[in-house]
Amino acid sequence: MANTTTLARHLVAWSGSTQNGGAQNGGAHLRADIVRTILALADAGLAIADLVAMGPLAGEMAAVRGESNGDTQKELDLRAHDIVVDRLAGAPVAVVGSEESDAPVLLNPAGTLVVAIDPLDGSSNIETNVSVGTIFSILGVEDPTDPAASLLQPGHRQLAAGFLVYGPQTALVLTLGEGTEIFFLDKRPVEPLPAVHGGAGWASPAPRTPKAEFVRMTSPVTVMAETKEFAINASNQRHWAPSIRTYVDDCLAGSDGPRAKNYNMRWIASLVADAFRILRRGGVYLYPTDERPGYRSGRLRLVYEANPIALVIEQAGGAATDGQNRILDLTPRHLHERTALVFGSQTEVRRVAEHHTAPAILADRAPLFGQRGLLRA
Ligand SMILES: O=P(O)(O)OC[C@H]1O[C@](O)(COP(=O)(O)O)[C@@H](O)[C@@H]1O
Ligand SMILES: [Mg+2]
Ligand SMILES: [Mg+2]
Repeated sequence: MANTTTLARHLVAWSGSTQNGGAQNGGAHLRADIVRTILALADAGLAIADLVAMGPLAGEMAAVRGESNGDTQKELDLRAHDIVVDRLAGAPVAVVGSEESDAPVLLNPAGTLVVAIDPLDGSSNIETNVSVGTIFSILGVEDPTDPAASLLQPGHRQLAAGFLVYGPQTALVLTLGEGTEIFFLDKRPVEPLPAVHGGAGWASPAPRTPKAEFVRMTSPVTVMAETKEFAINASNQRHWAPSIRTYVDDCLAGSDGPRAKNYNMRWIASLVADAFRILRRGGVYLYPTDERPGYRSGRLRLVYEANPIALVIEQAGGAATDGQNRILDLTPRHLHERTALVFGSQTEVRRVAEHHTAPAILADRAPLFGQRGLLRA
């Protein structure tokens, strides 16, 4: 198949390439460090995928173990965090900023990179056999005397970003700033098993040790500009700002409403799975701010959720905002900062922003909504 290659081969080719279109991925040494870091993250992903695939056989992975930064921590969150830190300790990484650790984890003082990570995204789904994943962002160390500060660079300075999905297919979505690629985990035996046909029927040959490598089967991914599919947790409707309510109302009105087309809705409650679907067939994802205590700045984390997803989506031709502003232009104030997040097909992301900025749309639907409707607290 055209364009088929392994992750390792793809990365080696990229690191040796002279035409390097990715803005900040300058020197050969830095690119080699990025390659080693991505391979370490892929290795961590293999171990986490195995744990996820075992379900309850791996132990009580959904058991609540504590709380970190306002979110519940489950056993699998902590195990995934430990696996990631363990694998990155062997990579040129100075600091890891993880959802599961209040403070950045210091690794290699001479490391040229920092990694921001959500080790296990979609924790609420662990016991339900729904896809979960790992989201990562790779940035350069700006000041070696304070590498943790480099985690707070705006998202457009990411050198690479991506996420793993542990689902029916285990997949790695990756951008090096030159488009977005999807790699699937290949665990087929190294050599094809010969079919042995005996007189009494099919005889099974002895199993071979499976390989485990990520393989790209497709060309770079493109997010369709137009879509008829939106994703939002509708149970929060009464807490939304008017701009979000009117946007969703318009979608729900279908061909009878101002959008003049029927929409479908999907909500997996697993950012990685929703993002993967949008990469494959378009759509728009919304997690706005809302009026609930703890959600006035949104739910998702800017540094290790919104930024890497935004880079992946933009590099695939889509858009990502906090409802109004480009995610990648926001400067994080702290590691665990939350943000509203709207991403996916260009037309819909733009439309959400119009609902926020065009009072005429609101006035048209419900005069009482007036000028409210801020997406970002
Ligand atoms: O349960 P809610 O409010 O719908 O939120 C779902 C969202 O929260 C998240 O689970 C947050 O990620 P974590 O599981 O890493 O905390 C997203 O994956 C998902 O999109
Ligand atoms: Mg998450
Ligand atoms: Mg998480």
